[in-house]
Amino acid sequence: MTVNAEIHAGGNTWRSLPAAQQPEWPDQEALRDVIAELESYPPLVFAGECDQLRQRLGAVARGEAFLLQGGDCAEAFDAVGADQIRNKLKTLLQMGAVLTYAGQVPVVKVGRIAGQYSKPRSKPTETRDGVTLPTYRGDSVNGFAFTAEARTPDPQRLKRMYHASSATLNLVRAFTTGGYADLRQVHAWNQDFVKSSPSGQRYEALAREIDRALNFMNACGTDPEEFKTVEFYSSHEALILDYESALTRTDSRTGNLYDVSGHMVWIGERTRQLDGAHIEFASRIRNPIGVKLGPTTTAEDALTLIERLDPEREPGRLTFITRMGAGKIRDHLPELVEKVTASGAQVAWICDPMHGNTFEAASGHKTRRFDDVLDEVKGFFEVHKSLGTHPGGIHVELTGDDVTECVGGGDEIFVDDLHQRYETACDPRLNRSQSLDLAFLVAEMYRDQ
Ligand SMILES: O=C[C@H](O)[C@H](O)COP(=O)(O)O
Ligand SMILES: C=C(OP(=O)(O)O)C(=O)O
Repeated sequence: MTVNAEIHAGGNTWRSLPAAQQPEWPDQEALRDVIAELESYPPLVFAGECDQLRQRLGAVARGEAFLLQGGDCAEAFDAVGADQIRNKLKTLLQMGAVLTYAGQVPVVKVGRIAGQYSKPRSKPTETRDGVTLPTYRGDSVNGFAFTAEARTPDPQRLKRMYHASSATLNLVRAFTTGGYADLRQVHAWNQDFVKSSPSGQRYEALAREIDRALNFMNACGTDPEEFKTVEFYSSHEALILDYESALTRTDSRTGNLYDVSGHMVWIGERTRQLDGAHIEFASRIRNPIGVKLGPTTTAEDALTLIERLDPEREPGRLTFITRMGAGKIRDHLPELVEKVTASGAQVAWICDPMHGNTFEAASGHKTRRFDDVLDEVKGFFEVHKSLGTHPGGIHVELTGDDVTECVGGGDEIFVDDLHQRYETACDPRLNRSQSLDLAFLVAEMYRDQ
C-alpha cells in the first residue's frame, strides 16, 4: 500500500464497526458504483477553509467568540431554490448582526446547509392505515411520499445530495462575498423587523444602538468595503458514512484527511456510541467536529469523547452541542461542564434548544414551543454563568420562510395554526420572525451575562 492509499484507508476504518442509522440499500452493487463516482468528484469545500473554521471555533472555546449555527432540520432537493437559500441566509445574517453587537465578540456563522439531507429516526418503519413502509430518512436516502417506491432507499440520491449541496454552496458563496451580506443592509432588514414585529418595541433600543454604532463607524471613515463580505461556513450531520467517507480526501499540504462535504460535521445523539462507526470516522478527519449531547450523557461519556476526538486538546476541534430539554438542562449540564473543564479540555459549549423540546400536538403535528426553546437557552446561560464558563453559542433549526411549525413567538403561532404552512419533512423549525425574536432575546441574555 502506498502512503497515500494507507492514509485514505484511514477514512474507511469505520467499516469494521457497528454503524447506527444506516439505510438498508437494496442494491449493494449500485451503492458501490455511486461511492466510486462520488470519490471522483471535486471537493465541496477546501481543507484550508475547515482549518480556518477550526480556528474561529477555537476562539469560541476560549470565550472570545460566539457560534450561531442554524438552518433546516432536513434540506430538501425541491427546495434548492434561490429564494429559500436567500431567505435562510438573510435570517442567519440578521441574527448574527444582533448577536455581534450585543456580545461585542465575533459571531461565527455556520449554516445547517449544503449537506443537511440525512436524518436519524426513532423508528425504522412507519405505518399508516395498516401499511408499513421504511421511514423517511432524508432526501439523500429516500422520498417523503408514503409509497413503497419513494420509501425504498436509492443510492443515486447520494449523488443528488452532492449536486444539491454544491449548487447551494455556490449561491451562498456568491451572496456572502458579492455584496448581498453588506452589514448596513442587514441592519436595515433588522430595522424593518423591529418596526413590523408585534414584539418590536422591546427590541427598539438595541436596534437604535446598532444604528448609532454603524453611523459612528461611518463618521470615522471606516472603509465601506469592510462591511460588504461575511465569513459563512457549511455544516451537516455526518450520518450516512458511505457518503461522508467517499468525500474524504487527503489534504496535499499536510497529508491529513478532511471530509470535504462540508466545513464542519457533527455526530448526532443517536450515533455517538463510543465504540461505533461514527465516532471512529470523526476521529480520523481534521474538520471541526460537533457532537450532540442529550440528557443521558454522563461526564465519563463526555471525557471519553474528548479522548477519542480531541486527544491533542486543541480549542476549536471539538464542539459539544447540548440538547437536554428546557426541563432538564439546569440539572444535567452543570456536571458535564464542571468535569470537562476540570479535565483541562477546552471545548466549545453550544446550546441546541430544539431537539429536547419536541412534542406532538393534538392535530398530530410535531411541534415545539417558542417559550421552551427560549427557556433552554436561558438555562444554558444560567449554568455557564454560575460556573464561570462561556456559553459559546446556539444551534437552531430554522427557516427564512413564514412557516407555521413551532408555536408561540412575538408574531404568535397557535396550535390551531400549525396546519397552515407546515412544510418541514422532519422536525419543526422556527420561522423567520421567531428566529429573529430568538436572536434579540439571546442578545439580551448575552448582555446580562
Ligand atoms: O432531527 C432529529 C431527528 O431526526 C428527529 O427528531 C427524529 O424524529 P422521529 O422521532 O420522528 O424519528
Ligand atoms: C438529529 C438531530 O439532532 P439530535 O442528534 O440532537 O437528535 C439534528 O440536529 O438534526
